[in-house]
Amino acid sequence: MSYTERLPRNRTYLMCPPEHFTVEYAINPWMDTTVTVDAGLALKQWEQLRTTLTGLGHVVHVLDPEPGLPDMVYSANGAFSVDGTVYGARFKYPQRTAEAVAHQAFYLAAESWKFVAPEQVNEGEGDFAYLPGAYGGIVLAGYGFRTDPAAHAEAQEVLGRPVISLRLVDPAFYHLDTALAALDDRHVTYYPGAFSPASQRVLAQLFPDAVLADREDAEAFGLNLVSDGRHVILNTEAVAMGHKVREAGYLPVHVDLSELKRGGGSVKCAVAELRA
Ligand SMILES: CN(C)C(=N)NCCC[C@H](N)C(=O)O
Repeated sequence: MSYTERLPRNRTYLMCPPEHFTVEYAINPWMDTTVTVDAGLALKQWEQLRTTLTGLGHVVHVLDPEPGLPDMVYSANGAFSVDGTVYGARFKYPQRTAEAVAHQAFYLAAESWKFVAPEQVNEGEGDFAYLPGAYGGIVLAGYGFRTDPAAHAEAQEVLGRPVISLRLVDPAFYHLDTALAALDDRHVTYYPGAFSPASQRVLAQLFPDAVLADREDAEAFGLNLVSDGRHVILNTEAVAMGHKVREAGYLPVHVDLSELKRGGGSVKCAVAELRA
């Protein structure tokens, strides 16, 4: 299938500008506190990502950044929404705890959302992905480094969708969204080596037609992508991954997010999808 036959679906996203972005603590293997981040460049690259999404016709809401929360730019970690219900985040590391409060305030201010505060540790869309067209609507959920597996059961109760637990085994791919992405409502791409052998079997059973990525793709943050069903927005460095998604019939759109990679994230981490 060519990308011209694929129908994009208009999306609504939430992003947070990296106005206070630094790497001043290290909570994942990509963070190196001895390297200085170019804050100006980070902001420019973020703006480029935002205009790429709006240029494709999507709506982007902006969350106010807060001083002292350098990771707030990774807005995908702040919550997980499905059909108007929001399962709030509860961060594993204290450095990020307050971000959940800012996200909660955003949803409560809009009033139309049903916000549910979590009891279990979970990092929002970092570890949860929703596929509305697969098996009537399923949630894929990662655990092993950040999100507690107990949060998977909690999310299932809150959202009323089957949640498939997948165990992540490689610290370089500490969130589900570094190792797996939805290409559209029912197709995924993933790097098998990031998952336990049993979870690899689960993925192969559920998604026999998945686009398989390799370690190099994952290290280039090529799986940390955002797709509207036709356009696949991914990091510039992820050249080979761009070819793979094109071969699968999607249109790759590369955006340079070199500075955000220093904090351990890329396109997907910086973009939360709001599913009303
Ligand atoms: C899965 N990724 C890559 C994300 N969704 N978020 C990035 C979070 C980065 C932050 N320094 C942290 O380690 O929490």
